[in-house]
Order: sequence, then structure tokens, then C-alpha cells
Amino acid sequence: MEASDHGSSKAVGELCKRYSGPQETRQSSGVAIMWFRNDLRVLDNEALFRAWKFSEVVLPVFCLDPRLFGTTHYFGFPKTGELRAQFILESISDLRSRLQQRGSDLVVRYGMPEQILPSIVEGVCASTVYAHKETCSEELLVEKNVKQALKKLTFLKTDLKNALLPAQGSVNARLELIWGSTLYHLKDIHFSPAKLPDVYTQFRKAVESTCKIRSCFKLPLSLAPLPKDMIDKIGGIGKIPNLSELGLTVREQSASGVMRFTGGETEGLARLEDYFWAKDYLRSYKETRNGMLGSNYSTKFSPWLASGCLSPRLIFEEVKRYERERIANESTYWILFELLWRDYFRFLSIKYGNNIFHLGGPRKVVQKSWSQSKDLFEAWRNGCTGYPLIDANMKELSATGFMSNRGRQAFCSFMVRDLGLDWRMGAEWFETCLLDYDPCSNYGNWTYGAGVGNDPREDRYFSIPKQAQSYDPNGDYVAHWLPELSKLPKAARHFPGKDYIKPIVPLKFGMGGQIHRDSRVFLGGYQKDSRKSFQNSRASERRT
Ligand SMILES: Cc1cc2nc3c(=O)[nH]c(=O)nc-3n(C[C@H](O)[C@H](O)[C@H](O)COP(=O)(O)OP(=O)(O)OC[C@H]3O[C@@H](n4cnc5c(N)ncnc54)[C@H](O)[C@@H]3O)c2cc1C
Repeated sequence: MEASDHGSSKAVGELCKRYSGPQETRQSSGVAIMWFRNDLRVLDNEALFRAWKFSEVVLPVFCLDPRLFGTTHYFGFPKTGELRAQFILESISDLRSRLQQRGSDLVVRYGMPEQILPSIVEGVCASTVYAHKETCSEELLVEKNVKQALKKLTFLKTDLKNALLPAQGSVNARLELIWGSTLYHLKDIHFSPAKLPDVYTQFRKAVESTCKIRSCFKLPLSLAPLPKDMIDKIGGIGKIPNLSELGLTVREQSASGVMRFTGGETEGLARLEDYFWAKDYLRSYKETRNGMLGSNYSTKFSPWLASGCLSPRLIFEEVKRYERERIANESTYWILFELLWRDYFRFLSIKYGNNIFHLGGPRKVVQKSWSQSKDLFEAWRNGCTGYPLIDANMKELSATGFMSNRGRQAFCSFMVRDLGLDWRMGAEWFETCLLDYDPCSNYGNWTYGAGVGNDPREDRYFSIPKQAQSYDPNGDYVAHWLPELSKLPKAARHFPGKDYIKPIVPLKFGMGGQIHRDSRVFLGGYQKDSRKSFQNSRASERRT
């Protein structure tokens, strides 16, 4: 693992000041709850900003939902692997210290938000819970449950001490949901989600030519402290559990990984500072972004973006500052181009709902020949397919929770087109392992790669020999993750013959480009019994 090259704390401090604002007049005198979800940051957090602006006291709360540690929907894999769980715990801990630095704090509870939040709201007589809006069904269900639970709470207006309300009568507590996870605001794109173009390029061109990105929300550097009697009343701020207390095994990211990903806004900003400003890698991003080895071929922002430790709008403003102060080129544009993919998949998740999780995907493709062979899947998941490029990528994913975009595309194509496996097995395994797992980007990319999503080319095939030749010509990447190959001549590392595991299937189009017979024809079909052994009884309930 490369030494942590993160930006200095002074530079991060300056970034924080740049994205903080003056003490504005606040417009209320009541109590509000800020419910943190996948937005574990202080900078450019509109829900937090509003909670602060429209109340006298903001009580920040995070609920560690036990459902996060259940199992995936179809195949019963752990829903959150140990490495991502650790990243989330680090992010919560960092959020708490960042709020403490501003004079506030973070209440942490283990439990379902629909049970925790109403009891806190009742305890402190809060009129409003502020949170960011999500788009996928599990998260929407939680929103619905919280809303219903809050509706049952009625306060006398005199108890709420809220100057915006008339003094008499009673009022329900309410949930105010705010859109905040994308570069472009949902309301600013000129399509209703139902009319969103099905081809990314059409979406991108329309958005780039007609929409503006909103400015970041700037919270003051100092927030009002939380009244001690209020914290006492709800039983204290609560301890952040560790992995063992969550029933997970403690495991470190491998030292062979591209870098050590540490959760939290502070580390996310440090990475941005380092990549853009200290090391100046932004200048050449477009040329390096398809790499696989090393910390700097791409930004590695994704784990911080997925947990909301970094705001895409803040990245945008930093790109624009970089363009003013250093250089504007194809690379500075390309970061925004990639971030727009992230927006696109999030908007598509509204358009297609649970179809993004279904076998036929958004296009409802009916194809009978998907295999669910446990043997093939295990070989893929354990990095024992006999193809070093695939196996090395799987070793990296398992050991670090990260895989390059190049690796993910080749990996997905191999699983779907060479092994003929049900793409949902791959998507759910990514859901378990990825540090940057995000339902919209993960299922969006998997359906795209499997030919059931929004790729205008339904049969996009990534040839392993071609990928190896173009992106790892000396076999350095495969030798890094499969050290037994390092003793071989560089030219032999990708196809080592008898010096490596025998390939489990021939490639669909062979080694050159000749059409091979469809590998699916000779795959064993998925058996009901073997499916059972993947599952246990805590499977997630969404997606049907
Ligand atoms: C099968 C498959 C599954 C994927 N699952 C996820 C996932 O669960 N979460 C996730 O964040 N990304 C996912 N991606 C997209 C992409 O691989 C990662 O975002 C990227 O590799 C992260 O590395 P980076 O931050 O260095 O990216 P950079 O190249 O530096 O890109 C900057 C940012 O742009 C966004 N971005 C780039 N490419 C994509 C893309 N294709 N789709 C959506 N956003 C993109 C990411 O937020 C990324 O951090 C998946 C891709 C594939 C092919």
C-alpha cells in the first residue's frame, strides 16, 4: 500500500473555512433533529444547514440500522462486509468530532430509525426532523415508516417553543426530506424522472447545455452547543459500537491495496486536497483514469461519495477553482463527466424503481439461459477462474474493498458473457464487498454491463486478452495480486498455461476474436438446493 499521501491538516482546515459561512440570523426558536443517513459530512449538507437555519437547537442523530447487517435479497450474502462496515464506523466517528469542533455533537444509536427517532423527538419536543431524500426501495421504506411514526406524535405548540408557530393548539412532528446527493439538483434537470432519456449521452448533453449546478451550502464554523439537560433527557450521546459489537469480524484492508481508505469527511477532503492540489494529478486524470495499479491513476473519491463524506458539488467547485488557478483541460472536464454518470444512475433509479434489481433489468429483458452454477460462481468469487486478470481483480476486491473501474467492467463482462452467470450474483457480491457500494451506481452499472440496462449496445464484450494487452501489458497488476506469477516472463503472466490454474471455461470469443461457442450452453443450471445454501433467513425485503 502506498504511504498515505493525504493533504496536510492545514490545507484541509483551509478547505473547511472556504466552504463555511458567516453567522446568519436564524429564523426560529424551536428544536430540530438532523437525521444523518448517507450524508456523513458537515460541508455542503443542505439538510443540516436547514435544520440549523430554522431552529434554535439542532440535535444531530445517526441510527446504525441493524438491517444494514442482514443479508442481500436473492443470494443471502452479508449485506455489508467488514471492510465497508469499518469505513462507516470511521465516518460516524469523524462526523462526531467534526460536529464537536463546531461546538455541537452527534447522538448515535443502534436501532431502526423508525423506532429511535420518534422517541428522541418526543424526548426533546422537536417539531421537525430534517434528512436527505433517498431513491431506492429499502431506504424509501424507512422514510415512510419514520414519517408515519412521527405523525403519531402530537405536541402542544406551547411545548415546542417555536416562534414560527402560533402559540395555541397542537401540532404533529414532521419529516422534511431534502434532495442532496447529486451534482445537479433533481429539480434543476429539465426532465421529470419518468421522461429521463435512456441513453447517457442524450441525458448528459441536455443537462450540460441547459442546467446549472447549485452552490454549496455553507454552515458557520461555530454552532450553538447542545443543552446538557436535553442530552441527559435522552440518555446521553451514545457510544459508537465497534465491529465485534456488531457481530462482525475485525479485518484490516490489505497493505497491498492502492491506498488505505479511512472513512470520514476529514479523510475525504484530505484525499481531494492531495489529488487536486498537492500532487496535481487532476491535470492528467483523463490519460491515467483507466489504470489498475497505484493510488493516483484515478481520484478514489468513490467510497467518500457513497457514504456522503464528500459532496459532488464541493468537488465541482474545487474543479472550477483549479481551472481558474492552474489549468482547464480535458481532464478537468472528465471528472465532471464521470460524476454525471453517478447522477444519471441515481435519477434512473427513480425512473425504473425496483426493475434495476430484477433479472431483466430496466429493459425487462427475457432471457432464459442465465446460469446460477454454484461451482462457477465460487470460482469467480474466490479468484480461481484460471484467468489472471479476473482473479487478480477479485483478490484486490476481497482484500481491500476496492477495484478499478477498468477491472469492474472486465470482471462484469467475464461473469456475464464468458461464464453466463446470473448478473445479480455478481451485483450482490459487489454489494457485500465494495467500500463504495451505492445501490444506484452498483445496480445501474451491472444492468448496463449485463445488457439489460441502459447501454445502447446490448452485447458489449470485454475481451480478456485485449484488456490485458491494453491496460496491463507487462503483467505488473496481475503479478502484484498473484505473486506466484511474478517469476514468469512478463509476456506469459496473463496466459501462463500449466504454471497457473486451468481456465474454468474457454473465452466466448477465444483468444483472438474468433467466435467461440456460447459458454452458457455447457454450464450446469442453477439448482434450487444449491441456491438455498447461499441464503439465510435475514434476507432483505426489498426488490420484489
Ligand atoms: C459492475 C460495476 C459496478 C460498480 N459499482 C459501483 C458502486 O457500487 N459505487 C460506485 O460509486 N461506483 C460503482 N461503479 C462505478 C466505478 O467503477 C467507480 O465509481 C469508480 O471505479 C470509483 O473509482 P474512482 O473514485 O477512483 O473513480 P474516478 O474515475 O476518479 O471517477 C470520479 C467519480 O465519478 C463517479 N463515477 C465514475 N465512473 C462511474 C460509473 N461508471 N458509474 C457511476 N459513477 C461513476 C464516481 O463517483 C467516482 O468516484 C461500478 C462500475 C461497474 C462497472
